[in-house]
Amino acid sequence: MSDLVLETKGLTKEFRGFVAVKDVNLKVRRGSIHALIGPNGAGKTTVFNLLTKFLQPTAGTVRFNEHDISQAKPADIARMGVVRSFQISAVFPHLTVLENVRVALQARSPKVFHFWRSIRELDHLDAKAAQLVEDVGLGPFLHTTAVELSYGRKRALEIATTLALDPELMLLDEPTQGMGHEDVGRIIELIRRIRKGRTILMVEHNMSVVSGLSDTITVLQRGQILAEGPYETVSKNPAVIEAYMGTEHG
Ligand SMILES: Nc1ncnc2c1ncn2[C@@H]1O[C@H](COP(=O)(O)OP(=O)(O)OP(=O)(O)O)[C@@H](O)[C@H]1O
Repeated sequence: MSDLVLETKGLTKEFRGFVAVKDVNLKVRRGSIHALIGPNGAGKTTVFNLLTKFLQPTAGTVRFNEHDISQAKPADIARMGVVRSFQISAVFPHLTVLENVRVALQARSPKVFHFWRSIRELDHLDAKAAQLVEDVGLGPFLHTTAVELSYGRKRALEIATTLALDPELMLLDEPTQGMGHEDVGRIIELIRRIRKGRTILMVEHNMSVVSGLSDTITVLQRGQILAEGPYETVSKNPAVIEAYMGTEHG
């Protein structure tokens, strides 16, 4: 199997003449934590949307495990193992933590339609669901309804429901956005725990999160790759420093 789990070539997206993403050649190594960073408007979200097929590229290709997924539909690629955290972040507020994860696990099972099934029939999923809840550090909140969780713990629950789909490549969209210091620490720990056996690609603004977790960082600026490499090199790159100067993330 190739060392690369995801590779884009010449990925380009134009919005009525405005080039938001231009000729991006991204290589994501299997098993790595890869961060996509850049100033506001650099094109990070657009790249994520292109990878998860919410947007179709104007030009270029996306390959996942050497399969061309450029023309695939969002549901197809989710089934192939590329899952974005917010895609299923519809956490049901009045279900408990355990019930939320169980519903996500149920959605993964091959039988297509089960909403009419009785809750009791889903009990066999409890053990697996409880394990996932434990994995994201929500063990003590198993029977707490989602609405009662702190913001950071809600994000952890979201991640548990994403993990229920057993993604090979997990795309995390600003996993620590809007979080206080304590929750940020918990999410860093959580990402470390769940990386085992999978690849993580994340958009993240918090540089302590990026530096603490990432094996590789790709810096985007005006839709193009400005720099790439480990934090130590990228953070010393004069072009990167300049790109961040005077921005709120500087
Ligand atoms: N649907 C759209 N139509 C027109 N322009 C768009 C569209 N989506 C994004 N853009 C433009 O493309 C550029 C890149 O936007 P994008 O949201 O990908 O940046 P970003 O790096 O994610 O920024 P941020 O850090 O602020 O979220 C921006 O100039 C934005 O205005």
